[in-house]
Amino acid sequence: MKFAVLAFPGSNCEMDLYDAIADIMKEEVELVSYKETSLAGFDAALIPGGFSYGDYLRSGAIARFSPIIPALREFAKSGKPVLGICNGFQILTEAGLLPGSLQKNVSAKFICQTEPLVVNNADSMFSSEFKLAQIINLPIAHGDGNYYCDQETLAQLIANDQIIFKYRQNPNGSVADIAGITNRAGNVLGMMPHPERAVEAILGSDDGVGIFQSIVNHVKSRGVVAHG
Ligand SMILES: NC(=O)CC[C@H](N)C(=O)O
Repeated sequence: MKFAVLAFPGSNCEMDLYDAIADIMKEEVELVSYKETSLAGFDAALIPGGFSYGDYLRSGAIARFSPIIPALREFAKSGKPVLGICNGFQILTEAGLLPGSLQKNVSAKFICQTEPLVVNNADSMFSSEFKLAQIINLPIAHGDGNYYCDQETLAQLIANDQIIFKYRQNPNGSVADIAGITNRAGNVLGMMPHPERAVEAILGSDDGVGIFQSIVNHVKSRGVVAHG
């Protein structure tokens, strides 16, 4: 299968993601510039962390106007997996592909540390490698990681089992301890923690592999594998 890793001006985690897919997952992967207008030939799209457009206006608010975004919308609509990590999550909310928004951490400080997460839904195409309520350890590194949505949206997220990961000790003030959510269809996941920084024991955790492996299993089980 073939992954796309999108890169925007100011992305800084695209090579970590690329290496995680190429070196650890041993799957095909290609960097795709924000200037491109097609995602044809890809089975899954990954949006990396960083500071797209310097986080000006709001994190992700300018990146959403990039040429690649209409193609990403079509890709998401087709049901293929889309994973936005950190700034990628922020871009997905700004683009309206996920509900809610990411606000300043309640501490108003940038937080960079490993956090224990609770797997809140182990049936998604991003978390099927885990067990329900399993604790996994992933690093966070953000200033704007405080997930907010209104009560009605939160009720829908809960009712539709769209909350995939929760913080065990909420580090940033996120509503309902939310660390990662999907869209209603379940094929777009946004998460603030960085699985690509936790893919080998020497990094302190390899729990991130489970997320990428879940995507690979999902795509391969459907027999939808792009080539070339
Ligand atoms: N690691 C990142 O992607 C940083 C995310 C974001 N720009 C923030 O500081 O909130």
